[in-house]
Amino acid sequence: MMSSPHLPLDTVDRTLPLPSHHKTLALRYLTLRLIVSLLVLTVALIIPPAAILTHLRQLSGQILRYRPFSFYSSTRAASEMPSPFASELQVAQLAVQRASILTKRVFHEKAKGTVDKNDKSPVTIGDFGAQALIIAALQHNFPADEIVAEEEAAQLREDPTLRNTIWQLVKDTKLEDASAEKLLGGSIADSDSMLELIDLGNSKGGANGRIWTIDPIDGTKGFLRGGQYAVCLGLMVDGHVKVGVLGCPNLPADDATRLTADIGTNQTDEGRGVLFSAVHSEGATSRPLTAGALAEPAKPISMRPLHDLAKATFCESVEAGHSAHDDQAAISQKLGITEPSVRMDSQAKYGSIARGAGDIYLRLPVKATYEEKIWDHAAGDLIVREAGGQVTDIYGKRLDFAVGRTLANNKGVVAAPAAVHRKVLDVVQEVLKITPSS
Ligand SMILES: Nc1ncnc2c1ncn2[C@@H]1O[C@H](COP(=O)(O)O)[C@@H](OP(=O)(O)O)[C@H]1O
Repeated sequence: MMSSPHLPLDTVDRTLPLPSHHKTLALRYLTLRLIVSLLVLTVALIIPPAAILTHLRQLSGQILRYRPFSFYSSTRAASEMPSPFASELQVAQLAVQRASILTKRVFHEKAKGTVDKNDKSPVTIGDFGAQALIIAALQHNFPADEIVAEEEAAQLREDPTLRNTIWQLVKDTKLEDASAEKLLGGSIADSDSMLELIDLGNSKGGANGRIWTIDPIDGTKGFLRGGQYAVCLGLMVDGHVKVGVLGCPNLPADDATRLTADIGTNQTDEGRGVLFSAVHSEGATSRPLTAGALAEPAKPISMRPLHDLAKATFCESVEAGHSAHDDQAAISQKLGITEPSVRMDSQAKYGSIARGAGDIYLRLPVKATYEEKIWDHAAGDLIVREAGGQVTDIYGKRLDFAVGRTLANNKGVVAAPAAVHRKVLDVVQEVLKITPSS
């Protein structure tokens, strides 16, 4: 009987002898299968199945995370799934890095040695310049996203001299790494485009969609005196902060440096500059804010475990008009803290407690009507929470970034390691005479 390709398999006569070259092929095939089976058995005996799975996950993660940039360095362990915000984090870090370079130039060229501390023009130049550079990077990479930023360009449209001064700085400020600069979209086309970019920061904020929030120079007084200030950028998705980046050019680069009063007043840049970052559910990191964009690897940071509240270092604003120093001193005393508070400007306070250089940050309201701005807190709130801290207002409510440009639903800020936050909050409420119903 002839076998036919159209016949069902079980109708083929298997008793027919095979041609000799078919026999050789069959033999080779069986030998190969035997070798493969032996190999699989050996591998299975030596390496436990879980390890094989982990290896496969690592391999797929590495392939998915591959970026053709030499400076790219993720802080997530290779065994984890790829971050859903990897490119947002990378762009945010580079944008803050580039804007920080501009602010440092402004300080050295326009502010250092300023005799009249009431002359706010260096702040204005730095604020507008840094905002333009950050928005240019966001607009290039995420053109559909909204932006809530502190500044608007109306003042520059009326002042051509100021506008030109800022434009000269903006067009000349670049990252050293050409591929990183390219990722951010390179230079802004002209000064008109710069003004348009600045005005893109006019979103009303809210609970829907992707909204970036920018404070180009937080801590303007600190910036002017060569002390602490921060370049701040956060991404909110549906009202929740997902990515936070803080460039702190005047903080010591070394995470282990304990806080002392406003470290770094008018010193050189040597050994200073930190870039703090956090992604929701992925932890917080720091790396030196060096000129080589993201050249240094990011290190995970965490708050210091506090076994004895009396040994805590607590920090607060330098400005008595921004937080109630007297109430904060009373709370510190009730907690048994003997060391004086560390006063520093800007969200550098959030970064400092997140890396364990300090422990508690209190910002108790001075004016009942003041509403904190979301750009003054978004990045810092996430960085502290991702480093093992808790951040609430004086009523114990999480900061609510979903209600517009201000934290209209909150009053004040209480940030502390999660394990002791409740105890700190109890004392805050005792001193402020807040009852659970108030
Ligand atoms: N009455 C007030 N209470 C709380 N914060 C205030 C305030 N008046 C201004 N601020 C904010 O405090 C920020 C500085 O915070 P800090 O005191 O921690 O350094 C300022 O940001 P800018 O410096 O960007 O203007 C400003 O937005």
